[in-house]
Amino acid sequence: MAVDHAAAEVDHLAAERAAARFDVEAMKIAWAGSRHAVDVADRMARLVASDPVFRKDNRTMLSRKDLFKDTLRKAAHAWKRIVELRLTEEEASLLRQYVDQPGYVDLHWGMFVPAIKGQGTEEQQKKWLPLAYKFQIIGCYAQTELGHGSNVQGLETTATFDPMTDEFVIHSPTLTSSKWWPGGLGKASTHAVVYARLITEGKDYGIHGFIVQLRSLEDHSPLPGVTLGDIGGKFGSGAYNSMDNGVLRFDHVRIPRDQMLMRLSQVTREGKYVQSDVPKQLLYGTMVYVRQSIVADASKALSRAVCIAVRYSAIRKQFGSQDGGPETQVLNYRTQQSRLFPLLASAYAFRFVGDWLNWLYTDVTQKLEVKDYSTLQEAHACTAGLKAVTTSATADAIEECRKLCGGHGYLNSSGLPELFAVYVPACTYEGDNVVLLLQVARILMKTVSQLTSGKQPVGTMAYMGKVQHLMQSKCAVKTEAFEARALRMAVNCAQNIGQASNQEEGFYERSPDLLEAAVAHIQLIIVTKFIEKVHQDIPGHGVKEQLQNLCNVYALYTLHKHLGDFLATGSLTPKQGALANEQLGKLYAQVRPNAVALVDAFNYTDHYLGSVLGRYDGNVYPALYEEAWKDPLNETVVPEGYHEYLRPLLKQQLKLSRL
Ligand SMILES: CC/C=C\C/C=C\C/C=C\CCCC(=O)SCCNC(=O)CCNC(=O)[C@H](O)C(C)(C)COP(=O)(O)OP(=O)(O)OC[C@H]1O[C@@H](n2cnc3c(N)ncnc32)[C@H](O)[C@@H]1OP(=O)(O)O
Ligand SMILES: Cc1cc2nc3c(=O)[nH]c(=O)nc-3n(C[C@H](O)[C@H](O)[C@H](O)COP(=O)(O)OP(=O)(O)OC[C@H]3O[C@@H](n4cnc5c(N)ncnc54)[C@H](O)[C@@H]3O)c2cc1C
Repeated sequence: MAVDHAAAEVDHLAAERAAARFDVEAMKIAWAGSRHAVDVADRMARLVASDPVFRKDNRTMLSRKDLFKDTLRKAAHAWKRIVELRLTEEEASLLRQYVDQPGYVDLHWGMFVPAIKGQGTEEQQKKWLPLAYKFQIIGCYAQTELGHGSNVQGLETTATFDPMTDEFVIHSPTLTSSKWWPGGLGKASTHAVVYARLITEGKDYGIHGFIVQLRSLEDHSPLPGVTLGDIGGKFGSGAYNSMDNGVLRFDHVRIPRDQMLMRLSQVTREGKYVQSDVPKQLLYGTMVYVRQSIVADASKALSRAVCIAVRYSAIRKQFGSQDGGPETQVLNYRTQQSRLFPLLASAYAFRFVGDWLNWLYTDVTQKLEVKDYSTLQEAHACTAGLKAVTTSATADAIEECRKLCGGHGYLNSSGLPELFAVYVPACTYEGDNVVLLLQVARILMKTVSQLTSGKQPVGTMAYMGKVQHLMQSKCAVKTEAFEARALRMAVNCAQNIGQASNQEEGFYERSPDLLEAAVAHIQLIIVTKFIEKVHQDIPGHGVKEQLQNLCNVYALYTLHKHLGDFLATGSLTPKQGALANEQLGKLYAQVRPNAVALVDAFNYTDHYLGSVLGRYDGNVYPALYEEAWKDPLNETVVPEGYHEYLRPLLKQQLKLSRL
């Protein structure tokens, strides 16, 4: 008798869900942060999923032009719904997230508005923010240039004050000074916050922000002296190609003096440069804000990929059939578990560290308002380091999830190729990950150098104050091993740098080791924040136990992966390393029956997931089969080009064979 495999697969997910040993609804709350957060996210996700304008299953088949137009349409429709339904800021931002198509609105809300809020005076905020809030202007963040991105102090665009007219003259003196990359600049933005070297009274005062109008508000044509366009197609089909990353050149464009963002410093009517009594690093404040939100986004992207891979691994069967019975679910293979469950644990780890980072950012912002700058360095180190570690891990994990789904993972309809292509530039934008980790390393070296002077490190560096203990002990406790590893790696680097002829040379020579020390420090933060989370009161049957398991998986997997560091620094013995690995295997067995329910707790709609492999109902094979027929190549049975290229070839071969 023929077996209906498709029906059997659907039942399989139901069986998986029934086997879970915890309350999924309660886990949804633990993941989202509160009942309210679950409800509002659920409402917005369903609103988007049920609206045909937000359809995205055909996205990878659209031409760049059609894709861009589709993005404009979706953005306009989203705005219309936000206004019609009088959505709150929280709801509107979730709605945009679930629309799930990169576009100019991301930079408008994500960077242009925050830059004005953070660097504009009250008067400037009063003038510009209402226009931005009502979309009477569209803004982008124009910092990076063709020749300089990481080195912000090396930017070349100039803003020269002209006291005769009370204006700044914005100019691109070289090809390499062309603004290059800003999202939304290419085709959509009417305005930009432009970063340029401020020159007044013949002196260069370095990089400052300016609000510059780029396009006419009447017909969208570039203003005189402004040359701009899109920089071209990017990695992958669909993916980040919906975004109009742009190029921009200025030919002596004049703007009024009051369009310099003047919260951090001012230029007077006479052209005098006046520095406010705030740290100049606040110029980088928008980047700090975005870095913390990128950490939150890492858990979203990673959890989507993991959700697809876990559900599909429960459906997919290979080998192991006994007497014609069913084959084995690939999720039951130990190798599949050891590749997949650490990624599941990382999704939870990044979610919780992201929540903590958001708290830290809010706390720093409140302190800044009362001129308390004491936690600025901590905010910079944590946002930079966590952005680097979580995005690199997530990009690698999405690719691993693709492989975990075998051949079908390579199909666009699996959702994984596009997710990877959209996600991978997060390792570069908002600070190249290596450059950011070197920032963390500099702060670590500064902290180590201050230990001898008795200055007690604070915040996430506080553990370094336990230097006497951590440098000597063998570590029995998990967190202590992570602390010892991070501290000893940092101290080793500092000692090696100390032997160089000068500090900078030493830093340069030791930079590969410094990167690893920075990663060790950041992984300690992630582990610590996960442990703090599971020590909280977490309601719901079995929820705390599941999170405890995942926390142990994250910590032990990280330890296993970096065992070399732990052994080389003497933070663990080889025997402890082997025991940790043993324990990890046991933990995977505990995660296994709960795996499908643990990804259900992310509460993603099929629309947001965008994957035939990750469907909630598990109906994978009919969906794959149906999806294939939608490809434009299948619109005709005989392909276009047959008469031109295939037929003559085949006829020629036929003639030859008759000879
Ligand atoms: C909701 C939002 C959603 C998202 C938006 C939507 C979509 C996202 C998609 C794409 C957006 C992408 C946007 C971009 O990419 S914008 C461009 C981003 N560019 C960068 O990130 C450039 C990276 N480079 C830098 O940040 C800096 O150049 C630097 C590497 C940090 C070096 O700076 P520099 O001034 O040369 O100096 P240092 O000598 O290294 O540092 C001096 C001093 O300052 C401290 N410092 C540095 N940065 C900061 C900071 N951000 N905050 C606080 N303090 C900072 C540094 O530690 C040092 O301190 P000392 O005490 O030692 O003096
Ligand atoms: C999709 C996307 C969207 C973007 N959106 C915007 C935007 O909206 N606005 C905007 O202003 N910019 C934007 N950018 C630009 C982005 O911020 C920069 O590309 C990023 O900061 C990296 O800078 P870079 O390109 O100069 O890289 P580079 O610094 O040239 O990096 C090249 C290599 O050099 C290495 N390197 C550089 N410096 C050092 C060092 N000191 N030590 C060791 N190694 C080093 C890097 O690790 C990397 O391997 C975007 C970029 C992308 C890809």
